[in-house]
Amino acid sequence: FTTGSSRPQRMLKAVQKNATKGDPQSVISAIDYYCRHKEWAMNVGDEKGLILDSVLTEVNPSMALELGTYCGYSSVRIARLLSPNSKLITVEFNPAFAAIARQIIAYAGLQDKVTIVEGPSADLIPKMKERFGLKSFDFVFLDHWKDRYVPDTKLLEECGLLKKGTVLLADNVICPGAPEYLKYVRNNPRYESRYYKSYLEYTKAEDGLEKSVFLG
Ligand SMILES: Nc1ncnc2c1ncn2[C@@H]1O[C@H](Cn2cc(CNC(=O)c3cc([N+](=O)[O-])cc(O)c3O)nn2)[C@@H](O)[C@H]1O
Ligand SMILES: [Mg+2]
Repeated sequence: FTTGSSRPQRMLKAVQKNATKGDPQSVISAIDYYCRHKEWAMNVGDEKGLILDSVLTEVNPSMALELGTYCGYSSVRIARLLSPNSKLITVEFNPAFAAIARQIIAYAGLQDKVTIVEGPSADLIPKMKERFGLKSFDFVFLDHWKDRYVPDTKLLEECGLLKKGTVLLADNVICPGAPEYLKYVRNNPRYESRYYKSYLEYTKAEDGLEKSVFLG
C-alpha cells in the first residue's frame, strides 16, 4: 500500500521485496538498485560506499560513530565490516527516519552491532561517554547537516571522544559541499587530511569523502 508513503518507507519496501533477510550485501544492493533506477535518495551510495568500505577495513574500529543515520544504508555498510565485539552508534534526529533505519538494519541482521540514538547530534555527543561507558571513538562517519560538521567535530574534541589516530570520514565535502569543514580540517595541525574524489550518489556529479586523522 504505497500511496501516502514516504521515500524511506518505499526504500524499506524495496529491501523487504528484493533483499535476503540476514544478508547485508543484498540489503545494500537492493537500496542501490532502487535509488539508481526508481527514486534517488541521499545514501552515501555504491561508489563512495567502496571508499567507505576500504577506509573502514583499514581502521578496523572497535567503536564507530555515525552522524546522520537517515535510512541506515551506511549503518549497514559500516556494521557489516565490524569485527565481532565492535559496535556502531548512529545518531538520527528524525524519529520517522530512525524507525525505518531500525527495520533496515534488523533486516540485514545487524541489530546487535548497531545502536541508533535519536536526537540532535549537538545534544547527544556530550552524553556519549556516560550513556555508553566508552572512552573514545576510533572512527566517525559524518553525513548529517553539512553546517554541523565543524561544530560537531569541535564538540567531539572537547568531549574527549577523539584519540590519537581516530579517523573522521566526511561525506559530501564537494556536493552539497562542506567548505567550512574542509577549511577546518585542512588548516589544522591536529589533523592529517586527504580527499577521496568520487561521485555524488547515483549521479555523474563530482563529490568526494574527506578522511582526517586526529593527531591528538
Ligand atoms: N544535527 C543532526 N543530528 C542528528 N541527525 C541529523 C542532524 N542533521 C541531520 N540529521 C539527520 O540526517 C539525516 C539525513 N540528512 C542528512 C542531511 C544532510 N545531508 C544531505 O543533505 C545530503 C544531501 C545530498 N544531496 O542533496 O545531494 C547528498 C547527500 O549525500 C547528503 O548527505 N539532511 N538530512 C536526516 O534524517 C536528518 O534528520
Ligand atoms: Mg551524504
